[in-house]
Amino acid sequence: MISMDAGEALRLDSVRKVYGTADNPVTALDGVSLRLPTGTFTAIMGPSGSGKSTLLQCAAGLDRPTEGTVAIAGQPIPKGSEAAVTRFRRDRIGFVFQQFNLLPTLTALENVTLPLRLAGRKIDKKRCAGLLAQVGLGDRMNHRPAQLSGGQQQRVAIARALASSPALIFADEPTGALDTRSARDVLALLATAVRDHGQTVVMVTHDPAAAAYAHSVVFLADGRIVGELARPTADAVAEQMTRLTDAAARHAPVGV
Ligand SMILES: Nc1ncnc2c1ncn2[C@@H]1O[C@H](COP(=O)(O)OP(=O)(O)OP(=O)(O)O)[C@@H](O)[C@H]1O
Repeated sequence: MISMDAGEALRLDSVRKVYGTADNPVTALDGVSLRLPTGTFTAIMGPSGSGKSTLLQCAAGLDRPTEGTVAIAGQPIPKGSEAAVTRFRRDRIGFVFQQFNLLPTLTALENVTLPLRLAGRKIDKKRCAGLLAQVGLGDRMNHRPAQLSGGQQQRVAIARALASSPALIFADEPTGALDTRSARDVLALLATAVRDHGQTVVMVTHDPAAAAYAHSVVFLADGRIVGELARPTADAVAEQMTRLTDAAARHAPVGV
C-alpha cells in the first residue's frame, strides 16, 4: 500500500522494466526504488544503456513498468487504460525532451498553449505569453520552431512544460543538443522552477556540469541505483561517472 504523502513528489517502489521477448529479455530496470521530496532538483546519471531514459519514461507514465509501482505526490499512476494514464499525466507532469518535440506548423505561443488545448482546459493566453516572456522569448511568440535557434526552441519547450503548472517536471537530456551558453540558460530555468515555484525536477543528463545544477545526483548502472551524491559539484560527478564507466567496461560491481 502506498502512503499518501503529498511531501513526496515522486516515489518508485521496486520498479522493473523488461523489454524484448521471453526468449531474449532485456532488463532495463532491475528493481529501482526511489523517493524524491517535493521541491527538489535531481539529476539521473549513468553509463549508456544503464536505464536512465527508461526510468524517466516509467516515472512519467510514458511507459509502464513490468513490475512495481510509481506514485506522483502520493497518487499511484493508474494501471488502467491509456486514456486514464494520459489524464493523470496531464494534470501533474511536464516533460522536456532532448529534441524539443515542438510542432513545426505552430507558433511558439501555440506550442505552449497546445497541451492545455488538448486537455480541454481554459487557455489563459496572457499567462502563456508571460511564460514565454519569462524564458526570454517575449519577442518571438509568433515565430515557428524553424525560425528559432536550438536554445530558443528548448526554452519554448520549457514554457510548454510549465504551462499546466505541473508539480513534477521530467527532462531527458534537455541540454544535449545545445551549446554551453544555451544549456546554462535552460538549466537556470529548471532551477528557477524549483526555487521560486516549488516544483520538482528530475533530469537525465550525461554532463557533470549540468548535474551540478541539481540538489542531488542518482547514479544508475545496469538498471539499478548504485549511488547518490548530495550537493554535487561537476568534479565530484565526473569522478563518480569515470568509476562507473570503468566498472561497466570491466563488468565489475561498484560501490559508489
Ligand atoms: N524499446 C526497447 N526495446 C528493447 N530494449 C530497449 C528498449 N528501450 C531501451 N531498451 C534497452 O534497455 C536498456 C536501457 O536503455 P535506456 O535507453 O533506458 O538507457 P540509457 O541509460 O538512457 O542510455 P543512453 O545514455 O545511451 O541514452 C538498454 O540495454 C536498451 O538497449
